[in-house]
Amino acid sequence: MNKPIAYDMLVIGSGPAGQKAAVEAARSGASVALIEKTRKLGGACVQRGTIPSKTLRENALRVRNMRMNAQLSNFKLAEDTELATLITRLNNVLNAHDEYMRKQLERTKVNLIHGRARFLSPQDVEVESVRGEKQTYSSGHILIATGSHPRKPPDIPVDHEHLFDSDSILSMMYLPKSLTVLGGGVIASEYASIFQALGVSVTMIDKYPHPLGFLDNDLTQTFLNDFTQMGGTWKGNTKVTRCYWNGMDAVITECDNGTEVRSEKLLCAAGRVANVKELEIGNAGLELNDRGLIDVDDQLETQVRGIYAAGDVIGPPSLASASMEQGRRAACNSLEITSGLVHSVIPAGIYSIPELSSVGISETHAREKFGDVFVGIARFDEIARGQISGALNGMLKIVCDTDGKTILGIMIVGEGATELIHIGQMALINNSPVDIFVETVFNFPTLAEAYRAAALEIIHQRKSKASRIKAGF
Ligand SMILES: Cc1cc2nc3c(=O)[nH]c(=O)nc-3n(C[C@H](O)[C@H](O)[C@H](O)COP(=O)(O)OP(=O)(O)OC[C@H]3O[C@@H](n4cnc5c(N)ncnc54)[C@H](O)[C@@H]3O)c2cc1C
Ligand SMILES: NC(=O)c1ccc[n+]([C@@H]2O[C@H](COP(=O)([O-])OP(=O)(O)OC[C@H]3O[C@@H](n4cnc5c(N)ncnc54)[C@H](O)[C@@H]3O)[C@@H](O)[C@H]2O)c1
Repeated sequence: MNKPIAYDMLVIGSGPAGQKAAVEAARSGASVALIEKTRKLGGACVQRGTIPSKTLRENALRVRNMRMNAQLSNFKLAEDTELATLITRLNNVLNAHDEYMRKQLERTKVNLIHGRARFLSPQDVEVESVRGEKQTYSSGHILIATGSHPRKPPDIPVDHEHLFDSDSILSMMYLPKSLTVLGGGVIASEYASIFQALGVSVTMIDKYPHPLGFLDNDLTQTFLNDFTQMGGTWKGNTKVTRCYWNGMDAVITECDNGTEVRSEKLLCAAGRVANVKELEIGNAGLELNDRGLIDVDDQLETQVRGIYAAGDVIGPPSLASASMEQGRRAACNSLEITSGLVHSVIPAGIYSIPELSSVGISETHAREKFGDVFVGIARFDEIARGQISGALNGMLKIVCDTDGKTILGIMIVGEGATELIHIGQMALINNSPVDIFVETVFNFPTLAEAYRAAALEIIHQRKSKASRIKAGF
């Protein structure tokens, strides 16, 4: 082992978790090294996930809106549209992000080390550069923030030419005429609806009956209705038995019910796996749990003292938003910096078309847990802004406890859902009664008015329940 270079803190991985951790630690005056194996910073979030997919989505929305405005234009994307033309702004977005992150690291004096990290011991990490040079770094405070990569089911021969995963899907040269999407999770639903909105004929296949099974039924149903209305096909309760490129013109997907789907390309979105193999965590005395993830306690410390983990390597919710906060908190906990209170109420935002978002618990879950809960629904077509913008199929649902006051959850489907949800999140966090949405004046016309409409419905239900009880019914 070469002579180790010591730091107060070592952070492995420059995704949302690692980046925020390194900056937070350095701001407290600690000497920090951030180790990243790829040339670009930002991890899956910036390079292959969140930002690229949302950039394509913006153009898909434009295309869809132009098609919907048939009276104004008879819009159709040209055949063989190059995918690159639909994400022209992506390079600008990525370069701007990369520059911002590099400047922030420079400003906070975080030492950026490019190379692949592996543990030699609980305090020593060896980094191998692309040129094969090796250097050891040591610290009593180490954060593992190495993220995750797409799971490759053994029977799905992803070749990145005909069969893609979420890391490679945007490297397709042309927009295909048809696409099979394996999976009904978040990545599958986002990409399936984005490509369908762009005019690609998409078939989604999953063993579960509905996509996005963790969401409220009304949200899932609206997603499915919109997807099929755009021309997409959903094949639920279906297992894939074989999948291959036929060597000529199609990817063939054979299903357990005897059906076969032919498509020009295929996207496999069958979950993600933690990036831990290269780390050789056994040398640090760490082992993976049975889901292949690193276990942490409520301080984000692993079973080995001084080694923390944050982001996708520790598992759900596996979101960029949560990873950033976990990274910051892990750095603070490790260096014994007071980090303040952070609320555990985390919203989910799914950037499918239509957009879906929820915070708290779903109606089904609330009914199972609390029984006769109150539910208020406001449809965007009943709201002035919904009529004006044409966002007619949106909906906002508030679920309240059996007292008709305590908010348990909020679910929104429709454009702006991922922004609108934060109003409800604030009310939920502050334990505000549902009445706050009626007692507060919002801008008009806005979709936020849906909060008021849904809350009014609950207040009416509450009053009629009280009258029924008073009358002895
Ligand atoms: C298609 C897609 C869309 C998504 N959309 C959203 C969204 O809209 N909203 C949202 O909140 N989340 C979204 N996510 C999830 C989000 O991207 C992840 O939760 C987040 O990136 C996890 O952050 P992380 O810091 O844990 O890891 P990552 O972002 O995966 O970063 C880990 C970094 O560690 C580096 N690394 C790995 N091993 C080593 C090693 N041995 N040595 C050195 N470096 C190493 C990697 O190169 C990488 O840069 C999306 C994900 C995908 C795939
Ligand atoms: N907007 C967002 O917040 C956002 C966007 C994208 C991804 N993410 C994160 O990324 C993570 C991974 O997402 P994901 O969608 O890949 O995983 P997932 O685990 O959510 O969904 C995987 C789906 O694939 C199905 N599946 C597995 N093997 C299959 C097979 N052989 N054939 C057909 N279907 C199969 C499963 O039944 C499951 O429904 C999620 O945890 C999510 O939090 C978040």
